[in-house]
Amino acid sequence: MNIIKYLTQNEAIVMDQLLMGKKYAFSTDSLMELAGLSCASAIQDVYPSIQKKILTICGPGNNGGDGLVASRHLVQFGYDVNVYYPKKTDKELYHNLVTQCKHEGIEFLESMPSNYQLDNDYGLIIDSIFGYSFKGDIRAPFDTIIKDSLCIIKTPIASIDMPSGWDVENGNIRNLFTPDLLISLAAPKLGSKSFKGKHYLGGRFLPKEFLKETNLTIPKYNGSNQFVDITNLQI
Ligand SMILES: NC(=O)C1=CN([C@@H]2O[C@H](COP(=O)(O)OP(=O)(O)OC[C@H]3O[C@@H](n4cnc5c(N)ncnc54)[C@H](O)[C@@H]3O)[C@@H](O)[C@H]2O)[C@@H](O)CC1
Ligand SMILES: [K+]
Repeated sequence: MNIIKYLTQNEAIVMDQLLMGKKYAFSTDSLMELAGLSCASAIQDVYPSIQKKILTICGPGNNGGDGLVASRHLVQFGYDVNVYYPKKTDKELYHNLVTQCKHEGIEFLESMPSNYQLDNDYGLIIDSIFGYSFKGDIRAPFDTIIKDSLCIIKTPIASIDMPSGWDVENGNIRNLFTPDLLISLAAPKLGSKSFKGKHYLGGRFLPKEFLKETNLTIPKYNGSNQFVDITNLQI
């Protein structure tokens, strides 16, 4: 039985709006905190010891915010994390996340490291560039980051919610990189159906009534885990 429901782009957007509306009353900050914590926990589960640094590449939206939160938690878990955040969003939430990261000692890079540096100085790249709202051709500066770096390097990549640049519903139609690990949030998106690598689900925050109302089925999380491995659950 396929117990996983894959979301269209519109379903993902509508579900988020419902969660943050009057009825379910979540805030972006609280969902992002849980999403980011689940990503850090999943990464810790898959890569329990990384000798080199981690680089988180953040995009301008909430996917980038998840990356900032995950970075902060990963430092708490003992990892050494750098962040590259080329298009910073001028909103209080993002200013606060950057401040929080800086107080963890996270270094914010001024420019994208070379591919040589990515392969030699970093043990993992976290791709938090685009999530479910990505559409159209990839615009600068993320086009070169994705095509000239992420598609070339050998260092493993962990993507948050969607591999950046993949079509949210049709997958890797641009023939871009395939991450080593994908952490889908709340529920996987249709475009991840063709992904064959390690696939975790995070974002353990959907209320029971919400699942009933939306007819959404998600796998069972064990104990207090913030993630569930869904690699072998997909059809
Ligand atoms: N309920 C959930 O599932 C939650 C989702 N969250 C995260 O929020 C994400 C969605 O966030 P957003 O709606 O802010 O959107 P995204 O973070 O997916 O991306 C939107 C940003 O990317 C830009 N963009 C879109 N297409 C582009 C292109 N072709 N070239 C260049 N830039 C482009 C947009 O202008 C916008 O600034 C999810 O994927 C997930 O990571 C969490 O933060 C909270 C809870
Ligand atoms: K991503």
